Amino acid sequence: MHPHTTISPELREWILATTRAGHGVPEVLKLMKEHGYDPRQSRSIVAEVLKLPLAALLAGSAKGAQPGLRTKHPEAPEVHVDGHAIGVSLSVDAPALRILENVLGAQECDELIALARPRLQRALTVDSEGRQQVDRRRTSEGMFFTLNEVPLVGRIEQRLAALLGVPANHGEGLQILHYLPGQEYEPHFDWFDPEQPGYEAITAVGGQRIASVVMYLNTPARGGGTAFPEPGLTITARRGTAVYFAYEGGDRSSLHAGLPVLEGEKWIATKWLRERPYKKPAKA
Ligand SMILES: O=C(O)CCC(=O)C(=O)O
Ligand SMILES: [Fe+2]
Repeated sequence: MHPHTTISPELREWILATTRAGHGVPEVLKLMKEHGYDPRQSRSIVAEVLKLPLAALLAGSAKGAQPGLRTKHPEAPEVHVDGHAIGVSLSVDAPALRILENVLGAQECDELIALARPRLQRALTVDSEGRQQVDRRRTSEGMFFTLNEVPLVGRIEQRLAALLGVPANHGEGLQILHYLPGQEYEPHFDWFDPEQPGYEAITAVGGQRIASVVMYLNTPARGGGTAFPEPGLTITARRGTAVYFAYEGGDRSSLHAGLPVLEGEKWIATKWLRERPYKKPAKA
């Protein structure tokens, strides 16, 4: 049990507004310290307001690491970037999540599918040692584009950078996944676990992941939504729509799953963002 702290409405609103504006938890804690708050008390307050486990805040403050960038959450009702009016049709605080409408045009979705189709392979995940591995939790097929590999990919990367206020070079290469009936992606976190032995290696370049954007390239006939069990939310996969969610390492509210496709197929493009510029390590 930790002691109950009373948090003033002004402080609560300031913490929410500061993180919405793209400042990370380490920065919020630093500002609070400068204003005379006791660091331990600040951590409990921030954890409570953002509904994060205390452990998530401790992970971020370890080893005097330089605070990295954080994404700015797109604000309702809509954001204009790159000639697109991107609608924000749902906002959730824990996890920090937005449903984004019209992120991609129909033709862009079709082009991404056509470019990816001949390059599909059984999808891989990063294991605890930082190696790419076939993962039985993810039964789909996938491929990665390199950063700015073709003009269409570069344009989408620039659009997301403008939308989220984080430069495109913080992104991992765009990943395309293809699911057939029965295929799914079981519940998981996108952040890397600081407790795992491979954490240092995985985050040596680019640091921790800070946010994910899952863009739906088609509308599966049935099933294939993205579920967030903590808020009890299922996003419908619809062509051109995306779900954006942001997290700190250790944020358990960001648990999510690609639900099984029941009929038809499902295509998505996923962009993971890092707190620092990311370059794919050279192959050994
Ligand atoms: O397929 C989905 O809906 C979710 C995909 C996902 O979680 C990911 O690519 O990290
Ligand atoms: Fe994921």
